[in-house]
Amino acid sequence: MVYSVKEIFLTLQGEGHQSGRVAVFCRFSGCNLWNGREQDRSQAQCRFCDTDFVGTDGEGGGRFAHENALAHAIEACWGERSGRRYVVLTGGEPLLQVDLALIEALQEKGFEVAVETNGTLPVPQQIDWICVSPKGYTPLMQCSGHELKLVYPQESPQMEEVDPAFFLSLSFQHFWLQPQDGPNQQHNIERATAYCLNHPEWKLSLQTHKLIGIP
Ligand SMILES: C[S@@+](CC[C@H](N)C(=O)[O-])C[C@H]1O[C@@H](n2cnc3c(N)ncnc32)[C@H](O)[C@@H]1O
Ligand SMILES: Nc1nc2[nH]cc(C(=O)O)c2c(=O)[nH]1
Ligand code: SF4
Ligand SMILES: [Mg+2]
Repeated sequence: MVYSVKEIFLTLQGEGHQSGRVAVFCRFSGCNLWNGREQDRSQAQCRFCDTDFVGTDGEGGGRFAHENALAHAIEACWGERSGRRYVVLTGGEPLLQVDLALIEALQEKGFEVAVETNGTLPVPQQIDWICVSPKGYTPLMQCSGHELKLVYPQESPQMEEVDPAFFLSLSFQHFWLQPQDGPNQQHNIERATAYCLNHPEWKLSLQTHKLIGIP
């Protein structure tokens, strides 16, 4: 399997339950809900993406011909740090490319393996930490996991506002609302805060890496 990776970088997880934890982020190229071209954003299934996942030209990115080559690059990025190694597989949509061979190669190197996914593809059960972030009412293939992180407020492609309550019957340990970043950021923070104040099942996830100016 050849893996196309936009970038590999070390940072602190900025979102959700593992927020504040040092991690290697491996951002895979490509997504099944948007092709990444600005001119096609308004017609895509997911229209608010804050990420460039096109190509392989980012820091540490490239095409990796074997799972061991990619695992080696991720290990090199972790460096000499002690403690439990942690890698977040993201994108783009990582599950277009992540396979059992890669997960096992990373776990053999002592990594706990997390995934950030839009939930439209099944997550291999060997993954250690599953974060699903639904996009509108796009049908979910992955209906369980450790955390569900809903960008809020959010319009479905049919232009109706997505109701967080729709997801509460799914089998997740944590339910997060993450204010949608973009031109209405302040308003969206207020909306998400108000929703959490009135619906105690939900917790607020701020994108803390953006607050402190790290990747
Ligand atoms: C760029 S996505 C990549 C992983 C996967 N494709 C997904 O959507 O979950 C990583 C995380 O950023 C969130 N995200 C994307 N655009 C955002 C925005 N404008 N504001 C807040 N969160 C955003 C996604 O919902 C997801 O939780
Ligand atoms: N620091 C940091 N934390 C993150 N958590 C999820 C991210 C993502 O883009 O998947 C992300 C990211 O891009 N940076
Ligand atoms: S599904 Fe994830 S990577 Fe794809 S466009 Fe939406 S937020 Fe971006
Ligand atoms: Mg991000």
